[in-house]
Amino acid sequence: MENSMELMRFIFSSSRQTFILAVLAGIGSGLCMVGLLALVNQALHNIGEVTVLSMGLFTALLAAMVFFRVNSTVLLTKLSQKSIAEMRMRLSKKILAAPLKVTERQGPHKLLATLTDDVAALANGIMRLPFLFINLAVISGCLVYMLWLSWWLFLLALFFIFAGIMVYRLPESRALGLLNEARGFADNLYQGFQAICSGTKELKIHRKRREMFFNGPLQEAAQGYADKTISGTRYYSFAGSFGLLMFFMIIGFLVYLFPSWANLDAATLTGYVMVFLFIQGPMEVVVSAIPELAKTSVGLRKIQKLGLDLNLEEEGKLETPDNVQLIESKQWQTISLDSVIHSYYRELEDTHFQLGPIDMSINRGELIFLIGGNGSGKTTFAKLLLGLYEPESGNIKVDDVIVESNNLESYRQLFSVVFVDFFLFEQLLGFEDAEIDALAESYIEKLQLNHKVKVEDGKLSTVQLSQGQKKRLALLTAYLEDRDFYVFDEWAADQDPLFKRIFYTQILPDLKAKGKTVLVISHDDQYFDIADRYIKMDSGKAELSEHMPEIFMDKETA
Ligand SMILES: Nc1ncnc2c1ncn2[C@@H]1O[C@H](COP(=O)(O)OP(=O)(O)OP(=O)(O)O)[C@@H](O)[C@H]1O
Repeated sequence: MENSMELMRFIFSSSRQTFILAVLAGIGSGLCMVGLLALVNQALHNIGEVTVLSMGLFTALLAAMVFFRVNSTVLLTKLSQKSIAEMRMRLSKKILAAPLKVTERQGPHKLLATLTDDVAALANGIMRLPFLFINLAVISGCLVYMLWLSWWLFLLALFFIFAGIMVYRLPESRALGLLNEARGFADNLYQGFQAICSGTKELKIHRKRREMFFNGPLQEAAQGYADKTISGTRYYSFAGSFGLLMFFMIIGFLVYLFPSWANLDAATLTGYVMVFLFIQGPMEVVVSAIPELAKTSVGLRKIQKLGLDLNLEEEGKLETPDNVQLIESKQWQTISLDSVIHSYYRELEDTHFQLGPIDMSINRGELIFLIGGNGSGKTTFAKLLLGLYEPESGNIKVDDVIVESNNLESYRQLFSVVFVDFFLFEQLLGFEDAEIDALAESYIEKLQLNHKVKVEDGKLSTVQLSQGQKKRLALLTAYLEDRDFYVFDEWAADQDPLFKRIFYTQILPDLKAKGKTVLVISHDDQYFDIADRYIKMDSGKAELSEHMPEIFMDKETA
């Protein structure tokens, strides 16, 4: 019950008026249906005495029932679809608004499982609600009719129905637990799917690896999901069938035993039998909706566990206009880090990596190389500098302004970055310039891709390119952004020697000549001499120097 309450609160918040109207229409249709039942029962007992009035009433109720039913369904479907669409948008925004550290810790497979499985479960539950309401209205109407026929029989029937519901609830909690366990397998399943998509080549080339992959965690997750869902549904179906059994038991009592015990008139008896036969359909809809609603609540809880509470309006926090003012000025001279620390901790592996404490200042217009061994903390440093990770302690300052949550968004707008694991959007997003096509084409020529890629209406003609070519397109986006500060994370690693040379001897000096500040993470020591300064990273400790680190000088002179 509390599951459906949560769900209803969610829909209710989307549009109160429509919701009330739709529920009223549902109740209207239920009442009409019961009126029709009463008329039929009356007609059955007065065969040959049918009046024009009762026929007119029958037709009017029929028309009203269709009218209410159609309107209730349409209104509730509109409402539920609107809340599903809103929820999808809201969740996507929440994921982007959450701290990078949080989303990285969850991993893409968990986010994907939520965006697909949990959202689908929620959507399914929401879509069932209209029918649930209409059928609940029919059941309520039937109860009213039974009360009108005979109050003591009604109390008896009510007792049986409540007893049925209580018995039904016993296996329900077990079933919900099983569905929860099933959902637990979905994360592993999506991890497997992700491996299939990203590791297609590696799996195709090695039969044994592929077999072990399929027979291992993927099979386990797929089977586990199926087994738990089957067991959970079995409990529900057992409970549901028990409910049906109760109905037929009541009908059996009414038909075989009651007439001899109690002095029941025929109209009341047939009225009850008709209602009990009729009510089964709506009851089944309501009962079968319960496991779906349970899955919905499992989904809701999963979404909330990810820290993505759907009722919080946090996603707007980063977009308030006040924030965009603070560090907008292009007049900054220095970005400094004061005792900045960031650490990773992986509970499962019990490993710990700490970057910092870092104290350093980067001046506007400098070309700085960030160098160091694999895993020394270069990318982590870049994410901190870019404001993608918030420092655990210490702070980042732009001149005298401390970067905090209320100006973080505007701070990030100072930077353009190409990461090692960059993502290339086909559409050149975020540009309002009408001349963007021509500008992009000119840069494409500079990047020697004009024979491969065209730009039309701000869209790249293709992104099906080699890794090195794709990286050049990522650089194109950075060029177009025309920000103050450029960060390149091993950008040249996939470039041919000729273009690598162009990058270090033309592109980087060009950016510097334009007054841009550039941080280059690089292992290409033959070009280190073009830098103004160097940050050497070693096991999370950073050292800023005007001189090339000795290890590379030795190599050059050797
Ligand atoms: N998302 C993460 N969660 C936990 N630990 C991480 C995460 N990203 C990096 N690390 C750890 O932090 C350390 C620094 O990683 P980082 O990516 O900053 O190194 P890097 O100097 O850029 O290395 P490379 O030259 O190989 O790119 C590594 O030991 C790594 O295992």
